[in-house]
Amino acid sequence: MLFHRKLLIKRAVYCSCSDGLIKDIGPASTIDFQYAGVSFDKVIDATGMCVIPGLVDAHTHPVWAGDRVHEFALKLAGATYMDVHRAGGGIHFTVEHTRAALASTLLASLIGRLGRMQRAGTTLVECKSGYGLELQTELKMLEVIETARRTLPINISSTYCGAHAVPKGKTVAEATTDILKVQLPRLSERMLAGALRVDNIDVFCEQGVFDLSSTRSILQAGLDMGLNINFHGDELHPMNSAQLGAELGALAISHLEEVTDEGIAAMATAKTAAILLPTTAYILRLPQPRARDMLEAGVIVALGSDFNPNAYCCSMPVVMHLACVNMRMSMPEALAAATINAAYALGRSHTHGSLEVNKHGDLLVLNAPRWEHLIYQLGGHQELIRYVVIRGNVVYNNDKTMDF
Ligand SMILES: N=CN[C@@H](CCC(=O)O)C(=O)O
Ligand SMILES: [Zn+2]
Repeated sequence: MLFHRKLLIKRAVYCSCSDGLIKDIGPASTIDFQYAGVSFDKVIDATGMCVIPGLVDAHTHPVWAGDRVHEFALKLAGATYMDVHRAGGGIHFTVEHTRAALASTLLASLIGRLGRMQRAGTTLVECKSGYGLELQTELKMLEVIETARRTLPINISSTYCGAHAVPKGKTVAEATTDILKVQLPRLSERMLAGALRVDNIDVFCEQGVFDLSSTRSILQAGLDMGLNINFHGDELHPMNSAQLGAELGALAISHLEEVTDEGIAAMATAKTAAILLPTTAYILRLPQPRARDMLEAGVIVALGSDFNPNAYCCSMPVVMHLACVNMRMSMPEALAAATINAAYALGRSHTHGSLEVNKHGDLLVLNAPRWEHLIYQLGGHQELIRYVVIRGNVVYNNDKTMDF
């Protein structure tokens, strides 16, 4: 009897038609023998190639209008991130342009950016709001993310980041009250009505932005609404963000360039993941996050591109390369950080981040004899990623001679 199934990657994996989950995985001999004579919608012969899990990008800011290429020049000339921010640029510049932009314009640019990420191997991506800093624009951004989540194949974890900066004309206390009394209640209504799905809450906990006590109250309010805590901490100054996150049961904290030993120990005990962002330290010439100390202390280390107008990078292979060279991670550590650990940081490690039976059929077929080429070849992913597969569907085919 002939069975009809969705996708067989010869020598590796087979995904089911009905739900796009991995139904079988194993050595070439077993898979080839077991499914000989079975009919599939698509068959990929991966002989001589590598099959790895789809990459997971645990930290991005992909919804915004107005680039900041002019600020890149200022920073190259010596201005710091906070010099630009205090002068009314940085996040404030982007807020001004994003408030003025139509949702349709934001959606079109988001689709383009997510397409670039997908072609670079990302199959699950965290997407933040945070360039509105008031109810209307924060909701506009979250709705744009929601539309992308419902219509594109790429998996999205959505994050409310209304505390990304203190809006011009407001104090920290006023901004915190607006978030607690205006933005979060409205967000909760929209979520309960089924109009929006939001997974995480984020705050930029930093000197001159949100202090520890306002960060605590915003994160706690998000937690009470059922959101996962996943926030920016200890980036430019040691703020005891790591200890706060561990105490609140945060799923993840990002940046951590300035984390202390106590913070590292607290995160290891609480199983709070560290999302390290090699592009930020590289572009801003910051001290590198202490990946080795974290790994040795048993912290779950994940990676993110930090795609935003300050760090314009859509490529997790480049991020893994920087993590290996600048943060001294090994290539297997970087791959784990960009797959299963990043999925953990997003609360998705039971369904994403590794090739296992009953997980999502999200994977990459690499045109290389060893998977390490994806990290070793700096900026070379365009030549290496042959197929990107999400839920058993080929969403990107880099073989110009074949038509899927
Ligand atoms: N540090 C705060 N937020 C972003 C930068 C956002 C921006 O500059 O627009 C980050 O993660 O690097
Ligand atoms: Zn960020």
